[in-house]
Amino acid sequence: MHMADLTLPVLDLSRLDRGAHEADRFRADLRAATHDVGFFYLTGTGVSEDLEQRMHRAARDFFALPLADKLAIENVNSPHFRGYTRIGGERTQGEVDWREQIDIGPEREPVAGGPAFNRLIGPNQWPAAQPGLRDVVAEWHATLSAVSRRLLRAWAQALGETESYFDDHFGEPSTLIKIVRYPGTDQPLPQQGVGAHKDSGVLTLLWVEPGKGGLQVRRDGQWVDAPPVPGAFVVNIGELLEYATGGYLRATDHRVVSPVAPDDRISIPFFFNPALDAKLPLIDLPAELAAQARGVTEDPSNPIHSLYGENALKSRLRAHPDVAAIHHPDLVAARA
Ligand SMILES: O=C(O)CCC(=O)C(=O)O
Ligand SMILES: [Fe+2]
Repeated sequence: MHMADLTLPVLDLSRLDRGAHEADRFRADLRAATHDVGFFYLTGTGVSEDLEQRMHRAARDFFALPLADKLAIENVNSPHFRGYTRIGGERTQGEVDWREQIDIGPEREPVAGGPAFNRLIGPNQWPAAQPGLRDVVAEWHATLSAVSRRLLRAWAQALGETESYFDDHFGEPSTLIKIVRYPGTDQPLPQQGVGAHKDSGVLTLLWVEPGKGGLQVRRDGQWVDAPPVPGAFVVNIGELLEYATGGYLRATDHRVVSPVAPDDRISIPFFFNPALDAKLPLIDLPAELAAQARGVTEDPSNPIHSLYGENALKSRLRAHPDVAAIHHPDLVAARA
């Protein structure tokens, strides 16, 4: 594919290493891309092809396990929404998503009491049948966390804050790695791989299996295709960054249309978000940027909370009603 045909901007992170002038221009482009579209391709991340291939292989190996091995770590075992979600086990906008996935967060001891969002804290479930998964995920986590921090420092400066703004307010990040497989379908109409949504946090770095389309991004009311670009991550911002910038930066709706059988598609979204109890203060934008802030998108069915834990809990309860019903009936009742 020709880069000029792409509907999203392409940004090269390695421009940050090419002197002060080039770094400034990168930051201005980053700001513009996330003000206008909210989605872009990121190249020059330094993530090695070798690591990408090992992560890709691990994802394929996981989904190729016998169903019983995957169900041994099903997310309904976990009050913390960790582990394997079977095909059709997840919802977006109340509709079933046609995908299977494993959700992996920070490895912690459960926390008793405190705010309800503390229930998201706890251990992961790892497949006994695939002992190598944990190490490659740890490497992926460390590498993508470093890329995320570089990007956030660039945004902070581009928004008139000190470079360490997000580092200072994030606390220990709540990361989430999803390893996802979208099975092909034979339906004549496009099927919902994952329904239209905005990500609930700050920043998402998405790795997509080479050659696999299906991701679509809403631009000016139209769905446009965002096919994978070799060596690039698809990056988007979430509701919390829109919120913290008074709508100057945009969280954008996106969805995945199912592949046509017998094809399928693997993707690995990495969500980089603040600690659950972190509250991102509103960024005091320079006047010329503040004048272009649109205000935060108001959706009564989807309130945005400035406390990240509230936002994360909202999206987990909504996406996994079965886990919610088994482990958190009190929260479900309180929200009904
Ligand atoms: O699989 C993809 O390409 C996107 C997935 C996504 O948007 C999500 O899980 O939030
Ligand atoms: Fe998403």
